[in-house]
Amino acid sequence: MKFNTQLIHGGNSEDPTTGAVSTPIYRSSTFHQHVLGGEPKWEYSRTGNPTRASLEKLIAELEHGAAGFAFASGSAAIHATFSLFSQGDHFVVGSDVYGGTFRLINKVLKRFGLEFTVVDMQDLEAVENAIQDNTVAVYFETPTNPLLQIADIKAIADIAKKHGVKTIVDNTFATPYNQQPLTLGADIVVHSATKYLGGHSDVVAGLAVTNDEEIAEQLAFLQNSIGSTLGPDDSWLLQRGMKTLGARMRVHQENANEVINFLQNDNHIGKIYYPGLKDFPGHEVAAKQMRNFGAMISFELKDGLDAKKFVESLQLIDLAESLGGIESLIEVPAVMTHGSIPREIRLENGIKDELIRLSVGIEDPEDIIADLQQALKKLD
Ligand SMILES: Cc1ncc(COP(=O)(O)O)c(C=O)c1O
Ligand SMILES: N[C@@H](CCSC[C@H](N)C(=O)O)C(=O)O
Repeated sequence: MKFNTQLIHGGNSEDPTTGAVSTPIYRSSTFHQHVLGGEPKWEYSRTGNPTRASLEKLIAELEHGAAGFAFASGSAAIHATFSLFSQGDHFVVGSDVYGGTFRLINKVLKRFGLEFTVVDMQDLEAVENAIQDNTVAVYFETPTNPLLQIADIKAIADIAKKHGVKTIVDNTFATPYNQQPLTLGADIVVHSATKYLGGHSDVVAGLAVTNDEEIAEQLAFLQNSIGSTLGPDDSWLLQRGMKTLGARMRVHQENANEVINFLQNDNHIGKIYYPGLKDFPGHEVAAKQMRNFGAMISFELKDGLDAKKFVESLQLIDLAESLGGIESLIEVPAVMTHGSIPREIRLENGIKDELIRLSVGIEDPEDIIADLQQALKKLD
């Protein structure tokens, strides 16, 4: 089955009891057991729920994994994934990661004895040099949030394998439509499904997928033990959103191409961060490992122009945290999504105070561009 067909017919596409073509919402905390001490398929909804199972089967299929796991948020999926490891284990982690992941690592996981070395994942030599005797995994995003940096998944997974280390990729920005890390050698993929997968800014959810049966068994255990599972209503809503992922991504991409063209030709705009640009550092790797470059664009205004005035002047594009929804969203990472990273570290990693991040939606592109244009004019 090809990708778009899988989106629609994947998971449990037909309910076994009624034949319903849309997976029913099994809103039941527990399930009747016919035999005492038997091994019922369903026992308790934290352990397993048929609606959630359909979603989990679908994401496993889309990412070419053996098993998928749905969580109450992307952060919960990342937390459960790091919980596979133990005190004293060391990780090589990308320098540009979502601010909440930085916070989870520094304020939570370090307290439990996990150790981290932060590395620019674009530098393969630095990645290999950072691997120590106690390194257990390499963790990174590609494209990254918010600088859209590209890491070579296959090259990093090859280095990791050589050292007996696992590769974990946050595939939120690309989605399985544009990139499938497990097919490039990664062991685990995580998602903030709150973003493109859900696609409508109406659900907070996370997913983890692995192609390794042993990791799958451990993740199932951790999902049940930690208990940060996705409820049946949100599981249904997420799977409903995912059915149109391919259709949405095509429009997101067309619109992003038009917006990039506009930004490149507007004299208020300074540096643009977008892997689709031929002179962007990660362009060639992105072209090799991604179907297309996606619809996340970061940029700076020319020196002296007021980023705050610009984002507050927009009338159609929402000034809001999050991304990947049908509506265009804009934000200033230093103040919003990456505010939990101390300023000096943020600046060191290249996230300037004035950096603007735009998630291009699927509105008519003329309207998105007209809004950008009118807000930029206010800076004259
Ligand atoms: C790349 C990335 N990973 C993980 C997360 C965490 O996801 P969630 O907000 O669903 O917890 C986010 C955003 O929140 C993100 O942008
Ligand atoms: N205030 C939230 C930040 C949410 S950021 C959401 C998303 N990852 C994005 O990058 O837009 C927090 O403190 O967690």
